[in-house]
Amino acid sequence: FRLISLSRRCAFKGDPSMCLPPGPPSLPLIGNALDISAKNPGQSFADLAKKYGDIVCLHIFGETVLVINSLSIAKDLLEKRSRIYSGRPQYATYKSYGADLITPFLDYGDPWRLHRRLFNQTMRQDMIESFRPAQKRSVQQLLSNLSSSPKAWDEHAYTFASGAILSTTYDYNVQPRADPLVQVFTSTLDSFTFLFSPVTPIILSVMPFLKLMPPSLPGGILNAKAFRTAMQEMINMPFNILRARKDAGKSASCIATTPVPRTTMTPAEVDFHFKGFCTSVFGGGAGTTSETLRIFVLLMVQNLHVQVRATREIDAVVGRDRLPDFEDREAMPYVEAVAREVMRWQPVAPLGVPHSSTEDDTYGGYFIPKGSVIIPNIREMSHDPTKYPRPDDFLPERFLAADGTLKDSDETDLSFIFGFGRRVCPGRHFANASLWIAIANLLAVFEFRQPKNDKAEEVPVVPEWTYGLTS
Ligand code: HEM
Repeated sequence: FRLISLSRRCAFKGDPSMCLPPGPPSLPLIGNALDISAKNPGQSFADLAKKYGDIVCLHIFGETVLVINSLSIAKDLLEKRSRIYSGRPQYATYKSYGADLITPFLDYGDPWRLHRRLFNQTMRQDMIESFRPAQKRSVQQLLSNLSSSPKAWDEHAYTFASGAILSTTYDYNVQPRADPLVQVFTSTLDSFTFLFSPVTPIILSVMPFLKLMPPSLPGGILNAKAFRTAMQEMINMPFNILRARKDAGKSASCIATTPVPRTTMTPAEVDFHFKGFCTSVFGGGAGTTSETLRIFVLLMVQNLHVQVRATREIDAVVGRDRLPDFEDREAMPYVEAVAREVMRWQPVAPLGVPHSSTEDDTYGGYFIPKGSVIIPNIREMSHDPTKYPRPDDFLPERFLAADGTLKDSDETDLSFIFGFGRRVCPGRHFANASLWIAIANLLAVFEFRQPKNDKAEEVPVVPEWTYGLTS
């Protein structure tokens, strides 16, 4: 019945003029599934945006999916009407893959409120200074790792991001290379971003047999039992390490020892969700931060002139006898502009995390049914040519005024990269600080160049993107 009623695009209660937003025609049962490329959904969404405009309505296996391509519409719905747009689509997949305790997947309700209170207690903007020692230690490790083995730069980026977060969350110091905890987290999170991309859970909920794919076969990444086991290890291993330290009489001061605020939930539920919260700090933060750093390296390799200008600014402010520190940030607008342009040029979560609507609504003459999945197309918003002329070019100076100071205007507000309304990323202040300190230090110490072939000629780097929850 739901499929039939949704296929009638103009059917809002008694008012036949109220239609769903525009979108491509859909096929019976599978709807628009074939309109989305599994390899590159971001490109499909961009093509649909060009054809259908700021809101595109799709039907994917019975779900109404609205892709929002305009920042102002995303703000109207997800921020101004956040009371009814702060849910998350609930797929059976989350429980069967053991991810029903992870903050981004929780629906709008008490467990999610507990997670957000814990985030507010531990990661508010005014607490961010307390994380600086861990972030600085991780940067020193990054610089030293890169000097000793530059070819493993992407592994070092991940170790940096994990190190800052594991130290803050579990008071755990990562080893420079092949850290056992980092390895467990890395292998699980690689599958995680694919399994929980905006589209995969919809496909898995209509084809649940895919969860049984034998792990050794192609598609084995979908095996739910294997993934659940990996999740359990990722959730419990840091707590076991903490407990062992406590048993040995060593104290720890970190997010995982934070007192839990009062709640009506049972102790078992609180324990379950507290572990989920801690895992979400790592899960939300490590991949996003390290992947943004990898995008930074790509852009530096392709834009040597940007490195030269940034280094000149760092030398002028910091000199050559010490490394950049957080206190130098305001005095280096160009480095700030580079960091912002990296995040704009390729937002690491290009489709955000889908929201869902909890009531029927109307917007701009369109009907938005309760339970719609709302995908904010952040990549499209960050490439809006009216705000960012020549959007595909890497131009840090777009964030600078004629006198070289940072512009402070609507155009330069990049907060949407971190999502919207009540579900906005709670790790954004932490991420922003980690990325800045890493970028400033990398620019101060290294020059990034294209690799050379046997004839010592530079070989142009051609990026290939992965597509999942992050890219
Ligand atoms: C460059 C770095 C990062 C980017 C671009 C980013 C982006 C995002 C986006 C787009 C969302 C979805 C917001 C929405 O639903 O509207 C999100 C959610 C989330 N992020 Fe981040 N994030 C980053 C770093 C971090 C860090 C460092 C942490 C943890 C320390 C973190 C933890 C989370 C969590 C827990 C959520 C789910 C919030 C909820 O559902 O209520 N993120 N992030």
